[in-house]
Amino acid sequence: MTPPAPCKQVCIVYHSPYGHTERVARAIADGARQVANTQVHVMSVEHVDWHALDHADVIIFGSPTYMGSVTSGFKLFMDATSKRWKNRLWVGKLAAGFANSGGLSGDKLAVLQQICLFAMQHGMLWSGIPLMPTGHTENDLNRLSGFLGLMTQSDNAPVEETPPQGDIETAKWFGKYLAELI
Ligand SMILES: Cc1cc2nc3c(=O)[nH]c(=O)nc-3n(C[C@H](O)[C@H](O)[C@H](O)COP(=O)(O)O)c2cc1C
Repeated sequence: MTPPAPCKQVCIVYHSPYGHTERVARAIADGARQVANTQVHVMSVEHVDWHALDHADVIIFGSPTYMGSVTSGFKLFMDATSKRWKNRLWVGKLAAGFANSGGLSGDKLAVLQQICLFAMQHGMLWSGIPLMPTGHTENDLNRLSGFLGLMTQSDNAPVEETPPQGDIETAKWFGKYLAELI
């Protein structure tokens, strides 16, 4: 009898001072959990599960956009991975990114580019989001037309209200897609 296939490990690591990026992270996790034989670990950069990251098949990195960049909290996490970079621990793992901002553009692309470059430094394999926009309303999938990674936008309002449903559904789609890819 062949032994059961090992569980696929999905890690999502994010920074979220006000909770909107965390809501996106949890929607990505919900999507990934739809795929059979998948274990999902969701963690803030303030409570990193390094063991889970080191054993992940895919790591999905997310940050709010601050001054057209990742937050200082997310950058601290990036810098804290330098020993893993030196020891080439994450080479060959799948990587993907998501960025939230207040503005419709908000310069999220710069955040995704930073995260992608960070993943390349680690020798990871980058996946974008190959989902065609269904339109540009708040209920549409990929309404912000990001392809390097997942783009979401939140207003200055409670987490239950924003980002809008289309962004949350896009996040679920992305999580499921990545879990199926590994
Ligand atoms: C210091 C600071 C800088 C920000 N810079 C930008 C920015 O450059 N572009 C933008 O669209 N939103 C900007 N915002 C809005 C944040 O991106 C937005 O509030 C954040 O994504 C919400 O995520 P969170 O609830 O997970 O913290 C900024 C907010 C703060 C506090």
